[in-house]
Order: sequence, then structure tokens, then C-alpha cells
Amino acid sequence: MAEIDFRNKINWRRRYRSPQGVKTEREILRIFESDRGRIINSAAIRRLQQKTQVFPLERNAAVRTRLTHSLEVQQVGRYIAKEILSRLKEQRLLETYGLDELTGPFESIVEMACLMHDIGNPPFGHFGEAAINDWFRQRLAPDDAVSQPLSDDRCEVVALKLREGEDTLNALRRKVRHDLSHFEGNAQGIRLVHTLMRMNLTWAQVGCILKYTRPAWWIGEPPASHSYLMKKPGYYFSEEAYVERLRKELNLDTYSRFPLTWIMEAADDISYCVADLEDAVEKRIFSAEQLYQHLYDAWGQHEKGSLFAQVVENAWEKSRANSMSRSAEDQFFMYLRVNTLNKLVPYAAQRFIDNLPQIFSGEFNHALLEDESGFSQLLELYKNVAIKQVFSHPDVEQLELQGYRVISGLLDIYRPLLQLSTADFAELVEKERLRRFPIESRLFQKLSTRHRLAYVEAVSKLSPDAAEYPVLEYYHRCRLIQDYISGMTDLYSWDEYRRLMAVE
Ligand SMILES: Nc1nc2c(ncn2[C@H]2C[C@H](O)[C@@H](COP(=O)(O)OP(=O)(O)OP(=O)(O)O)O2)c(=O)[nH]1
Ligand SMILES: [Mg+2]
Repeated sequence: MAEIDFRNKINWRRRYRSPQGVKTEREILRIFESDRGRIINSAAIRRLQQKTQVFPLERNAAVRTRLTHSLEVQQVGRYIAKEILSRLKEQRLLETYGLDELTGPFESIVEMACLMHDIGNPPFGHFGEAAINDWFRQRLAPDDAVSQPLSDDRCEVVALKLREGEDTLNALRRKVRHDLSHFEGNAQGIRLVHTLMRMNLTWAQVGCILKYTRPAWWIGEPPASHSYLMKKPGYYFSEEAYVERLRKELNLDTYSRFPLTWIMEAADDISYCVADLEDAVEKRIFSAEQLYQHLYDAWGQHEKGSLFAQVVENAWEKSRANSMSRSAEDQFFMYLRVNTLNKLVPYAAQRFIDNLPQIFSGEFNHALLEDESGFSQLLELYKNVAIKQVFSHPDVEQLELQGYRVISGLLDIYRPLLQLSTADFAELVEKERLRRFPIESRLFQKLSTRHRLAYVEAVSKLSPDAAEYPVLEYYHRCRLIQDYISGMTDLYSWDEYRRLMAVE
């Protein structure tokens, strides 16, 4: 196993116009300050304020959006990072691990990864994701492209159908069909930061948001050694070369993760578990008292001094004891959050330290807060109550169904752009309007320039005479549509759908 030296991991160089030479501690810190500026000032971060965390199209501003959730994750991530660093300092291990001059960047990378962790999420969260994937699956039939060409291949796109005797091209067709049918928020995040927004962040900062290491075109089960790390798609074919370079720059094996990513993940898990329940109370899905009862019942065995008693019961009792100054509900959540953090953060920090060799090499195949401990059990308790009582609430499910319809509806509306031939679409891209395609021209005009540019750049690198040209061109055209629709906020997609359906 490689020696643990974070100086070989925290790569502060950038893909373009990178700072050169040897840098002092202060100079390195300044590079990460620049990353912070790039991230906080990006439109993609601002759009998170109108994206669903749990409750779609929520008008009550006290209920969390992806942005306010991400701010909380940032705070928890910072807490875990500081806890890890101070423990290492106490044990005089900072220098041993090459961290003595990198504590600032360590914290900053975690914080900014937390702020960005949901940046690629489509409107309506998992339902938007499902809508995009169902829509593309129905048209590209990836399951009909698993091995040999089939005579009854259900793929609607002629250029993507596998054909006898074209093994190399078939491999590409297979890859493209699977990749496009696996839209995923985390993978879109990598694409957004690199290809679409061109934020040119440091390698370490991007590495920290590569949460899952499975390529979107992957077929079949991932290897058991990486089952957790490859649980979901983490990046697309369009970013394959970039991710390969990223791995080289961060000394990561093929399906390994960047060490600080585990901290971001734990911060997310800790944040949303209490927050989702608090939002449900704010939304009057249940009262704080009913919530306490749900938690009590779901915990099962109640022993004196259990983690439940220390965290949940304690919060409940304290909130009852002094309800003079603030509402008992607010107090309950304040104590619940504080108690939960005070237990889970030190635990996550210690688990990081205890498993440092495997985490440093990127192969630790679990979340920090996923084991047999009471701490993980507490987290599960919150999540299970949310699944059972909150996510399945009729109002929430109704809105999710509408969100699903909006995203599939928008894909139907933009479909004519995917039905143009390669040559016609090329002409449309060049001239921006074509008399003979009035609908397509208008739809094309609506796509955002940033997304169109990414398409043009990708296609300009292809050779038009090559056999794979139609396959790759179509791939990037589908990406363009997915970029545009997934980049909308909930509200924008909702309004846009109604406008285009001429409902208003
Ligand atoms: N309304 C609703 N919310 C859900 C559902 N499942 C999870 N959530 C909420 C719980 C959290 O606040 C948030 C977490 O969602 P993410 O999209 O970040 O996914 P998650 O963290 O599970 O996975 P990932 O980040 O991709 O590893 O979404 C659901 O079925 N309905
Ligand atoms: Mg998440």
C-alpha cells in the first residue's frame, strides 16, 4: 500500500492555464480561495435555490431547497474536516501524513464539494432523473444492445442499431445507448463543472465531487470489491478522457475515490436525515410530537442509555422543559440536530482516521456512516421514518408525478431536434434557422448558448468521414437535450412546459 502523503493527493493544479512550479503554503491556499470564488459565483449554484430537496415547488421559504440544504452540508463537512484534523494534530500525525501545511486546503476542498454536491441534479430530483432515463430507454432500448445484433432490436435510431460484422462500431453503439439511458445527478455534476461551465477548478476540487466511480455506460454488476463505490453511475462517456486525466492527476486507481469525498458524503447523510424531518413538521405532515412517536416506535428496543435515549429522548425532554422562550418544536429540532451532530460527527471523523490507509488509496468500499454501529442505526432510523411518513405523503407523491410528467413532456416537445438527420441538424446548427424546419428552428433557438457551444465543440473534434461520426454526433445531440432540460430549475421547467403545451 502506498505511503500516506496528502501532498501527492491534494493536487492544486488546473486543467487549463495552471499555476506552475513550486508553491508556498500561502500560495496554495490562495489557489483554493480562487476555487471558492469560482464556485460561489456560479449560476449553477444559484439555480439550486429553485430545485427540489424533498418538496417540489415549495412556496414556504422556510422549507429547504437544494441550496439551503447544501449550505448545511457545507457546515457539517467543515465540522467533520476540522474534527479529523484536530484529532490528527493531537496524535502528532499531521506531518506524518503530509498535512501540516495543507489543513486550509483540506477544509476548503471539503466545504466546496459539499456546496456543489447536488449541482448536477435535474428538476424534481430523483423523479426528474427517472423521467429522463425512462424516456431515453424507451427510445434507445439499451437492453437490446448487450451482446450481438438482434433482428428485433427496439432502438428507434437507425445509426445506433447494432449490425452484423461491425464489431468496433457496435461496441460504440452499445456504449452510447447505455450511457444516454443512465442520466445521473452526480455524473451531470462532473459534466457541468468541466464541460459546460468550464470552471477550471483544481484537480483536487473536482476529484472531491466524483462520488461514484462507475461509468454510465457500464453493463452488469460491478466488482464486489467496489460494489459500494460503483453503486451508481458517476460520469459519462463524454467526460471519459477528462476523468482518466483526473485519476492520473490524483493518483487514483481506475475505480477508486478521492479521499475527501467520504467526508462530503457523510456530511450529506448527517444533514438531510434531520432536516427532512424538520421540513415535514414545517409542512404540517406531522407534528413534532407525532414525529417523536414515529421515531420511538421505529427504534424498537429501548434500553436505558441507548443512543436513542441520548439523542432523541434527550432532545424531546429538553424541549419540553423550557418552552418559555421559543416554540417547543423549534427547540426540539435544535436539540435533535445538536445531539445528532455531537454523536455522528466524531464517529465519522474517527472512522475516517481508522480506515485511512484504504481511504487514502480510494478503495474503502463503504460510507463512513454505514456499518453495524448504533450511529449508523440512528441515521437509518431517521431515513426510514422519512421514507415511510414523508416521501410517501400523498401531496409529495402527487407533485412528483407532475414533475415526472413535466420532464417527459419537455423531452417530447424537444424530440423533433433528435429526429433531424445528421446533415440537417448540422445545417441548423450552422445557420441557426432554416425555413424548411420552422418548429426545429424555434426549438433550437431556445437551447442555451452554453449548451450549444459544448455540443459544437464536441462535434468539431470528430472527423465527418469516419464511420463512427453519425453515432457520436447523435450522442452529443442527446447530451445537448439532456443538458438543457436537466439544467432547468423546477419552476422554470414547470412554466416552460405549460407555455409550450399552450395551457396558459
Ligand atoms: N420527495 C422525495 N425525496 C426523496 C426521496 N428519496 C430521497 N429523497 C430525499 C432525501 C434527501 O433529502 C435527498 C437525497 O437525495 P439525493 O438525490 O442527494 O440522493 P442520495 O443522497 O440518496 O444519493 P446520492 O447523493 O446520489 O448518493 O432526497 C423520494 O423518494 N422522494
Ligand atoms: Mg445526495
